Amino acid sequence: MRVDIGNALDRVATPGVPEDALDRLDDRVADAHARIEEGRANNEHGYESLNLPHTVDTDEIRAAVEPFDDSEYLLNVGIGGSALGAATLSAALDSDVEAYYLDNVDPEWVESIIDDVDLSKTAVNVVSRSGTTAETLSNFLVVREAMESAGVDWTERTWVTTGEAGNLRDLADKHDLPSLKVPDGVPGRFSVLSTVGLAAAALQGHDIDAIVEGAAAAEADLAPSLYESPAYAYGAIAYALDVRGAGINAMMPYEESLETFAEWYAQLWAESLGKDGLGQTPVRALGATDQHSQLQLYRAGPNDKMVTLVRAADREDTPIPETDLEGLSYLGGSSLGELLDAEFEATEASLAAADLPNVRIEIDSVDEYGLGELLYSMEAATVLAGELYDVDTFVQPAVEWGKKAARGLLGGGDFEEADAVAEKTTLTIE
Ligand SMILES: O=P(O)(O)OC[C@H]1O[C@H](O)[C@H](O)[C@@H](O)[C@@H]1O
Repeated sequence: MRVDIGNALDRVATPGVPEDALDRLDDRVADAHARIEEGRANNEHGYESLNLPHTVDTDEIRAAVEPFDDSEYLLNVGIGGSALGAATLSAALDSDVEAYYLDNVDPEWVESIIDDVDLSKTAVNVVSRSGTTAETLSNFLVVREAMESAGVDWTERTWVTTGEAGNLRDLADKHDLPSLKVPDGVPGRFSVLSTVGLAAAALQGHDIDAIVEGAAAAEADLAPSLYESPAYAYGAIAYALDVRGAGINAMMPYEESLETFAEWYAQLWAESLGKDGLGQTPVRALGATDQHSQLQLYRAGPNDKMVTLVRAADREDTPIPETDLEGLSYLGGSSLGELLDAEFEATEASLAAADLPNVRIEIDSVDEYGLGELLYSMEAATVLAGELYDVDTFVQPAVEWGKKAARGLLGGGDFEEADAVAEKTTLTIE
């Protein structure tokens, strides 16, 4: 993986980072790297995620999904970190097994997905690290009932991915369901390279060893200097731009297959770094599509943003047929891939010409290896940024408040947070 931070320097962009400031920041990167290595060596909560290329057992994962290898569909019932990593891999890689991610409880949408699949040919992966998430458990109950109504033995078509204890672990024990364990020290948003992300990929026939190899290559690139480690270069430059005013980071892959990657990244970056009044807001965008919508704001709106452009160096291509339409003749003989690359470079240049910071991330190709490298690198970048911000990267206390309020409203206990709902200030205009 390559990261080009040239367009984030202050001689190109405002906000931008002076080279001497980057050198000073590099001393802090060395300290942060030492802290990260210590956390990894001691298997500390969260830091342990960066050890997954060595600790994940891909044979165990393949064995767990093997009983479901007749499946034509996968229903992954999980939310947040229990969905987005696996969904990123599913979206990026082709498979004959069609995967659906039930990561919301919008009733019409859930019902439409259940209607779309043949439940007798569907494998259900119920994923919840905590085993208590209301959305996931509710969706599972709905899926289970749909299977029963369709005369499908749900216990034959379901496996569970969860922690050591909790409602879901109890359910797995009670019905003797196959189960995979979420490693204790791995928070959901850092779990794509564990059982959580890789089981769905294995069921879909992807080479999960190659994903792990790509991650291991990125791990081998971690070094005590941002100039030697692409992952740290990204984490450090995003941090340095944020503290200079680029409080928004638009993640803009130029690969349709990486659109979900931007969603995964958004959770990783937002939940890990958004605390103590700090953090940079991730925004999801897609090239070239969003050049024709959001780019106007990125280039001509307030200069409070950085744009991260992601692409693969190699991809399968489609030629653009010759045309006798005069105004379009320049396109004939070219290809869609060449057009996409031209758009990528044009956008990069157009942002730089407007003094706006942007960073280029490039992988060789969107395949198992490239994805492993990209996902691991972004996790390492996030952990590094957490050290630089000096926040507790691996917790998400702010999310809990709303969960308690919702639970209180549903009669799931006495939570003072639920009272705030009744006390809402209204000023309704009809
Ligand atoms: O895997 P689970 O325990 O069900 O959690 C699913 C998700 O929900 C929570 O609200 C957290 O904020 C996320 O970090 C987590 O990934």
